[in-house]
Amino acid sequence: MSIPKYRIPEMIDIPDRQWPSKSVTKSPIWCSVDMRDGNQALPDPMDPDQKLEYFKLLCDIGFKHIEIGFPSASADEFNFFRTLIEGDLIPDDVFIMGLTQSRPHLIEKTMEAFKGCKRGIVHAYIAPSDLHMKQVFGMERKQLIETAVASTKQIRELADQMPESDIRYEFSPEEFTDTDIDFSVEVCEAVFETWGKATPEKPLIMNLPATVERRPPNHYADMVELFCRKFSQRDRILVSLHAHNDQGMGVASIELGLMAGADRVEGTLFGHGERTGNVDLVTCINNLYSRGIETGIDFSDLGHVAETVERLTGMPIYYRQPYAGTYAFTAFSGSHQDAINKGVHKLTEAPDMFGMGWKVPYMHIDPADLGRKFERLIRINSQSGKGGIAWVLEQDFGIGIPKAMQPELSKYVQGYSEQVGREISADEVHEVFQNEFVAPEGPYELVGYWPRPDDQDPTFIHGEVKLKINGEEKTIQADGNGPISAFVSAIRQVVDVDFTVDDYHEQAIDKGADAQALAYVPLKLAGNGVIFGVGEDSNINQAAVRAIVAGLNRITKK
Ligand SMILES: CC(=O)SCCNC(=O)CCNC(=O)[C@H](O)C(C)(C)COP(=O)(O)OP(=O)(O)OC[C@H]1O[C@@H](n2cnc3c(N)ncnc32)[C@H](O)[C@@H]1OP(=O)(O)O
Ligand SMILES: CC(C)C(=O)C(=O)O
Repeated sequence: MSIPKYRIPEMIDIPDRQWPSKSVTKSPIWCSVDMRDGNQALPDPMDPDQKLEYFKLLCDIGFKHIEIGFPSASADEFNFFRTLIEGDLIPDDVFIMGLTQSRPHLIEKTMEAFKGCKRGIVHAYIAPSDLHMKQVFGMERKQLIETAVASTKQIRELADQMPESDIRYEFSPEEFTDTDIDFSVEVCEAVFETWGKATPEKPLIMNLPATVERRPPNHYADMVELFCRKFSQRDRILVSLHAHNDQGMGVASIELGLMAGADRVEGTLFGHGERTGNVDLVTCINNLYSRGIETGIDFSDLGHVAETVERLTGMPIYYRQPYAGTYAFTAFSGSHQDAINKGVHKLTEAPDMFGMGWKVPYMHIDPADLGRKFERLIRINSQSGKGGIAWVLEQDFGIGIPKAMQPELSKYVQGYSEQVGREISADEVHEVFQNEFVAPEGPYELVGYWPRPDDQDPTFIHGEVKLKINGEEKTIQADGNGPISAFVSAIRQVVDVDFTVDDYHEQAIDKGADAQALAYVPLKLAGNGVIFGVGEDSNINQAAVRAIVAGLNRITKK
């Protein structure tokens, strides 16, 4: 009979499954396995100094369970335990954890590594799957149980000789998701009974690994729920999840596994680990954070965490990695930029929407909570729109372009972006703004403008303008009801453009005595159309007249 190479995994027999109607409402215990599962899968594993820095980072951001290595694997691994313990480098509330195969000489060495620690978790594993038993161990079920029990007994006896230390036990039926569930429970019950001293206060950790992601996440959840139901002393164990990411569903597996009743999650920052990696804890933790759950882990400076992990592992974080990727909070496309810009400005409107304070289109979490800056939210390329361009100028330069001017500016910025054929920086956007609107080339150059209030009526202005036209200086006088109207009347005597100035926007772009004023002046042309000019000065009237000259130069250019 021919059997297919691949097939749909068999459903788990749990017709009355409860987990789909549950939600995760509190944080699990987070356990970092970066320095073991993550490290064992690095092309260049970390050296002891790098591991020490990594350990400090994990402690600083709040991890309390940290697997720091596989002490029987090498002298470096063993010595790292000794360095931390003898150097008193472990915070009192942190459990260090070390992994061992269920083999006597490795356990012996492992227990030696823990000597003198305040709090430790000895983690033993063996795979009770038929696959492993047949292909790797050459064992029958009975023998496997005997091995797991013997290892547990050995660890128990050695732990009893260390009364000064709070030694806990973690057992992993490796390949849990490929193992007959009843057999997993049987092995775990035997281990539990042998350990003998688990209490609700000092529970034994039963870690249920999806060592290889062969099943969809709902199967994992089914198996976790079944395990929790079937295990005889549920209140004396912590049910722990350990997902890998072979099918890219590690985070989903964890979320569904938590719904199914797990208490603890093992994973790594940014998902380092064998093959496609362990589950990414940064994503799992921030997902819960984004739903208002207190996680106990501080990612308020995620940039620092990311930089440290990249440096120590030698592996870059993907641009689109959730939360930490360079582009995780970047919108390139115009409509997204526009909506984010508006959403952030209207955060306090409609406070009842979703019943929560943060509701911005295209952004499910406030980047500031992760130490990421608004200035970097919107990047400009040829797909960008006016909203995004306005946002960049506002965030990076405090320049608030009036809405009516945005389409015209956007046209120039897009033109520039197309011309250079790449994403352009905020500085370049500013440069386009300056070159096009503030200081465009043209025949007119303002030498000076002196508006003098009338002796009798100070609202009435006598203006004198010195203007160079194609390098030739002219002096013109005119009166008006205000400084701008006097200036316009003067200019009209020498400029061959029929224009009026309706209203204009002013903006102080800095606080304090040296405040710079910006004036955005629309010149309405007799032949229809509006051309904006922008002027900069410490005095608002001078800024406005500069804007008019800039506008006239732009008209001449067209
Ligand atoms: C899913 C995981 O990530 S598990 C963690 C994997 N991490 C590592 O392996 C990194 C550290 N490991 C090492 O440095 C080495 O493998 C050591 C030091 C632990 C052991 O080294 P060695 O004994 O020389 O080699 P190796 O690991 O290949 O041993 C394989 C033997 O252990 C047995 N074995 C493998 N896993 C287990 C286990 N969990 N419990 C009991 N025996 C096991 C195998 O069946 C095999 O037995 P055999 O020699 O009778 O065929
Ligand atoms: C040892 C166990 C927990 C493991 O790393 C795995 O199954 O992936």
